[in-house]
Amino acid sequence: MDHEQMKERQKHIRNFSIVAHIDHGKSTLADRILEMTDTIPEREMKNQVLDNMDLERERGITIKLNAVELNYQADDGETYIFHLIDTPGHVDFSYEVSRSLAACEGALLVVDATQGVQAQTLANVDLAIDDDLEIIPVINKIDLPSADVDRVKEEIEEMIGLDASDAALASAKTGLGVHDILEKIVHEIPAPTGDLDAPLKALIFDSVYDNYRGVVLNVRVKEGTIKVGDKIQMMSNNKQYEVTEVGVMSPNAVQRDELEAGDVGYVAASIKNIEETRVGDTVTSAIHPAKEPLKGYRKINPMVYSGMYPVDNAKFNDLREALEKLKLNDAALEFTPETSKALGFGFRVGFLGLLHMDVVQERLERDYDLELIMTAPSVDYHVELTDGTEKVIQNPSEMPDMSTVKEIQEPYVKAQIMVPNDYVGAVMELAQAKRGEFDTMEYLDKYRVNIVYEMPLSEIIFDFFDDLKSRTKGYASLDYEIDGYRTSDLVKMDILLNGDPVDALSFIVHRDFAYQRGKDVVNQLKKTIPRQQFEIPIQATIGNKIVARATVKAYRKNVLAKCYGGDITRKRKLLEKQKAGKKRMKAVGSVEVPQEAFMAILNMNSEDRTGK
Ligand SMILES: Nc1nc2c(ncn2[C@@H]2O[C@H](COP(=O)(O)OP(=O)(O)OP(=O)(O)O)[C@@H](O)[C@H]2O)c(=O)[nH]1
Repeated sequence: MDHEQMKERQKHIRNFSIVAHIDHGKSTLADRILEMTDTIPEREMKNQVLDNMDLERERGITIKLNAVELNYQADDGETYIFHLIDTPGHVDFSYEVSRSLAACEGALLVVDATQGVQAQTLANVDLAIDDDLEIIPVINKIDLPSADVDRVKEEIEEMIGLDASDAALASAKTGLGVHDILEKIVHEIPAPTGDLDAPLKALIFDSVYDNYRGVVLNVRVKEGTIKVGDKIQMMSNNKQYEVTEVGVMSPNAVQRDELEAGDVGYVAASIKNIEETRVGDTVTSAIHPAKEPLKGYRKINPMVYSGMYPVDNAKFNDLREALEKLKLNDAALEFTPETSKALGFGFRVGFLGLLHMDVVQERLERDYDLELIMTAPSVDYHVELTDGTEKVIQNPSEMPDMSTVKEIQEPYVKAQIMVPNDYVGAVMELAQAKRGEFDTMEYLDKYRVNIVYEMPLSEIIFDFFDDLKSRTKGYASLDYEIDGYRTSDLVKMDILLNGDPVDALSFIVHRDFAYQRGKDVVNQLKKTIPRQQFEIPIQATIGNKIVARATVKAYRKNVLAKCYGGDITRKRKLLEKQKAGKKRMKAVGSVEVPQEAFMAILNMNSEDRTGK
């Protein structure tokens, strides 16, 4: 392609993302767009192509970002090249949203016509506004009888400050209004403007590991061009490689000769060492390097930590390798080796939230065939000792002896809860039970309020969101951001099995809730630890003081005795069940402890914990 053709092509590129609150129809709209641009023939259309991890499809949530190139023949007769970059909608993943947005010039803001603007609509659109993207409001699900377009327009104008008079009205489900959206993308989102002749600058916004090609980078080329054979260099560490392949996803990988300023695509360069590439880094030419890197991303810090141990200790290195590979396209994942007296060698792994933790665990088990024991999640605590030293504690068992502790600070969040008027009481009651301090309340319109609470992060990460949903019949939406550390009256609770403290079961709790929580955990452990040949006392202690106790009685009968010897299928089933259960057992001293026991603190129902 000559220079003029390249310039002409650049004018026809449109890079955009779709941002939305979870379930407002982002993936469905993406599917419809792929279908209507013939990127995927209808008969091959599997629902939600962009959600290409099985896990995502099963859970119906978008986690990873994906970029797809499609061609759109517009009403003006010209063909446009669209790069659609998917973004996740769940509160745990807003960081990934900002990564996708950095590769775009515009965004579709999808709002469900029956639900209106929700907490993550605001959070995500704010990111898009910060990045100066052109935003096209789309009011979706207008096919539903309860759609209230006028109200949603009003909310978009009042709560977001965008002109919604000309918003696209659509049903991603039926395809109604989608053509209008495609035309708006052409006319309202600006073409990229990067200089084609400047030294290469490409932003890495994602990467995956491929056994044959090594690390495959997903990039947005901002300036210059990149083609097979080029010598490239990472700007953060000056590591150099030779490009072996470039291409785009459409939606499967399609090789190209070249990617140029404005393009979104992938680059492979036989990069074997995973640690040498970093999402947010700038790729440049090794021959004519750019002077300055692109603005990267702000560093994201994990908020929740959990111990991760292979059931089979020999798999420690496999776990390390798997975590390294996952980290490639999951910049928020952090891990450091740790040892537990009870569980052996493993890692302390940092996550954005519980959903993130779940997803990582499932991917490790499914894609890497690892069996893991995870310990209960915890936040990080800032501890000041009486001698003036300061420590950050991510693992409750490492909390120093209380007699040496001057004060403990825990992370707090500002939680924004949007809810219909009728549920204000229910929300306040719940927030208060979780140590929330009321901050403000504001009426959004006739129907809904926005309530802001300051709360300890440790109370939010457990099951606040689920509790909130169930108390508000699913109507509440939640967003939160870290709001510093505060001193709290916290204590460390240890759990003893058969008289021995089990480090992996220790947790930190507010003093006022300690007795109740100790009792609940002990009862939960009693339910989850199976009977064994001997009696197992379970105790919860603070310092030397026992605050709760229970006992798992010894076996009375052999399980097989129940089978009357005759029914062979039943017997086999029982044995299989036992075997499956065993897989996730870990011998802690002389006691066999199942995976659920380590999560006991999460599995108690909320009534236990709110003290009702
Ligand atoms: N009636 C109707 N239902 C829709 C429409 N668009 C999406 N849905 C349904 O709404 C639900 C959520 O849609 P998704 O596309 O999965 O939502 P999402 O925003 O991608 O959600 P995440 O990927 O989890 O962030 C699905 O059950 C869709 O079938 C629409 O226009 N009309």
